[in-house]
Amino acid sequence: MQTNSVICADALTVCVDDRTLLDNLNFNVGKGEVFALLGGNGAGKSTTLKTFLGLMKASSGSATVLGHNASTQPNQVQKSVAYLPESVTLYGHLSGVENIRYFLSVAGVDKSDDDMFAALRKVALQEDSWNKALSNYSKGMRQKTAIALALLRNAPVLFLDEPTSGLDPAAIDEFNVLVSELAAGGATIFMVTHDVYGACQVAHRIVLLSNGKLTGSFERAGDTPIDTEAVHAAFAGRNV
Ligand SMILES: Nc1ncnc2c1ncn2[C@@H]1O[C@H](COP(=O)(O)OP(=O)(O)OP(=O)(O)O)[C@@H](O)[C@H]1O
Repeated sequence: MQTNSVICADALTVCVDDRTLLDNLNFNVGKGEVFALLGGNGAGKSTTLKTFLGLMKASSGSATVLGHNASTQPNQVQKSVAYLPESVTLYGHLSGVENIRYFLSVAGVDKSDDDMFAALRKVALQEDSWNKALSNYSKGMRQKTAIALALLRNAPVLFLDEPTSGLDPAAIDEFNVLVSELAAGGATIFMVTHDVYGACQVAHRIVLLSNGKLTGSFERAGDTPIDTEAVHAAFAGRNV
C-alpha cells in the first residue's frame, strides 16, 4: 500500500455463487486524488462501489478505506465516507435547507446555519431555491444539495455513482469544477462512470474495468486532461 493511500484494492476478488464479479483488482487512490473507474454495462462498477461501502464482501483480497477493511469493518468505513448514489435520495417535500438539517441531525453532526449556508454557497446552489421544496429541484440541484451535505459531514472520502448521468452540459461543467475544488481541498474522490469525456475532464487517473478485470490505466500529466481519444479507443478495444 502507498503511504498516502486512502482507498486501496489489494488483489480484490468478489465471487457470487460460481461467478467471479471482480477478479484480482489492484489500485491505490491517494489523498486529494480524483479517481474514475470506467466501464461498460455489467463491467462490475457497482459491485466495486458496493464492496468499498461494505455492502458486498470480498471473497479474497481486500478493499480498504483509510486503513479500514470494508468487509470486516463496514461501520468504520461508512463513518468516514460520503456516498452519492446515482439518484440522490433526499426528501422531496422538504427544502434543501430542511433536508440538510434533517440528515445532519440523523448523522449526529452539529452545524450552525452559517456553516450550512456556506456549504450551499460553495456548491453554488442558487440562493432563491434554498427554502423551496426539493421536488422543484433539477437533478443537478439535488446533487449539489447532497454534496453540500457531504461537505458538512466533513467526509474525507466521496464515492460517486454515475455522478453526471442526467445532467445537462452546463451542470456537468459546474460539477467538474466542484469536484476539482473538493480534491484540491484534500478530499479523495472515487467515481464510477461510463462517461469517457467527463472522466477525462476531471480525473487525475482513469482505470478501465471490463468483465470484472482491470484492463487499462491513464494518468493526467499536470494540468493537461487525460486524452479522450486514447481512453475511448482502449474502452472500445481499439489501438490508437
Ligand atoms: N448480487 C449479485 N449476484 C450475482 N450477480 C451479480 C450481483 N450483483 C451484480 N451481479 C452481476 O455482476 C455483473 C456486474 O454488475 P455491476 O452492477 O457491478 O455492473 P456495472 O458495471 O455497475 O453495470 P451498469 O453500468 O450496467 O450499472 C453483472 O453481470 C451483474 O449481473
